[in-house]
Amino acid sequence: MRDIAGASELTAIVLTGLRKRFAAGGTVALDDVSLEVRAGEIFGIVGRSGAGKSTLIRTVNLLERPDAGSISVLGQDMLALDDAGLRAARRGIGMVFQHFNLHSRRTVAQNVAFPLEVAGLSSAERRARVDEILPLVGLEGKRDAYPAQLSGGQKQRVGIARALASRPGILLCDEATSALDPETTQEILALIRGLRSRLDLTVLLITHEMGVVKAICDRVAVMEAGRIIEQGRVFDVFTRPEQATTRHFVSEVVGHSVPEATLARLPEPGPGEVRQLAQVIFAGPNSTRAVVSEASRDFGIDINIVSGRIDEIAGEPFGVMALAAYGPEEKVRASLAWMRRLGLTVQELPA
Ligand SMILES: Nc1ncnc2c1ncn2[C@@H]1O[C@H](COP(=O)(O)OP(=O)(O)OP(=O)(O)O)[C@@H](O)[C@H]1O
Repeated sequence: MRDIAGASELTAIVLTGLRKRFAAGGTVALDDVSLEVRAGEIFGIVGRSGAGKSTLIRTVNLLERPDAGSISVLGQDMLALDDAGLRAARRGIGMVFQHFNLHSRRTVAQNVAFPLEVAGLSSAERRARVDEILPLVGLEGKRDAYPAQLSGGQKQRVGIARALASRPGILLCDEATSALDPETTQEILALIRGLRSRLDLTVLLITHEMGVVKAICDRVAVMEAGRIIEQGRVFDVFTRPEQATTRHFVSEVVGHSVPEATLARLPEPGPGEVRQLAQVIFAGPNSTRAVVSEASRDFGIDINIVSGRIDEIAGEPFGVMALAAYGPEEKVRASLAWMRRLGLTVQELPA
């Protein structure tokens, strides 16, 4: 597991040893999950359907109570709170949902004001708060519209405004963009990122899309079968994924497939030789080494560069290259092992 040191008094959410099973003998939804989210960061939890993401994020505001473990949010022990304390704590934790969960018979302004009404704010206070928040989500012209008159992206803007109405320090996003098209997804992610800075928010989000993580998160945890199997800075997880599941998620975004037509044009291996395709991710201190020429010289093999491009995460560049190595099998293997020792991520692809 990667280094998660550096977590300090600036930690906004601390989950420790969380366990949850929905029924005796049933699936373990959370299996000893511990996680720290630092103040001001956007932390993503990614995993396949059923991995336990929803259960986990819902423990933060106790929509789901764990069977064991502890939950601290902004220094408060959530499991020690009485009902009134929990209601107050929840006002400090906004939540955005995949399907927006808007009241269809309430206007935009009324939807946004709803949690304030529940919290007992006067109508003048509610109006002031709605006036303050709608421009932040770009909906100042829509206050009297009904949800049915809005696009998906606009509906989610209402959902975000409602989540922020009680001026929370924490924003939980439960697959907030999964019901949106790719362009609208990018707009909503940019909005969340902007609000994080403007309002000093800490954001915890769950998603099954690594693209969301790449676009917006500072750190990420990968969940599988109720456990966190890997976590770290997004750049590190993308460029040096440690677990097979993580590599799979990363490859969805970084992309490693070699087009059939390109494959068909590659030379066949000579007698006694193999052809091994591999994706190599270059990042870190060895990323500028002449790896391909060094490998072919030192191992006496031939390397064809099939494709290559430079990508970036939060302004940090990394290279992704597909190559075809030709030579005696043990030399090809040794060259790929050498690249791994240099700290490059090498994934063998089917030829
Ligand atoms: N209310 C519930 N009652 C019984 N089992 C549940 C309940 N909620 C979740 N589970 C089970 O717990 C496990 C984790 O589910 P969870 O919804 O947290 O996963 P997820 O990663 O969020 O997946 P998805 O994206 O499909 O929601 C699954 O096996 C699920 O069937």
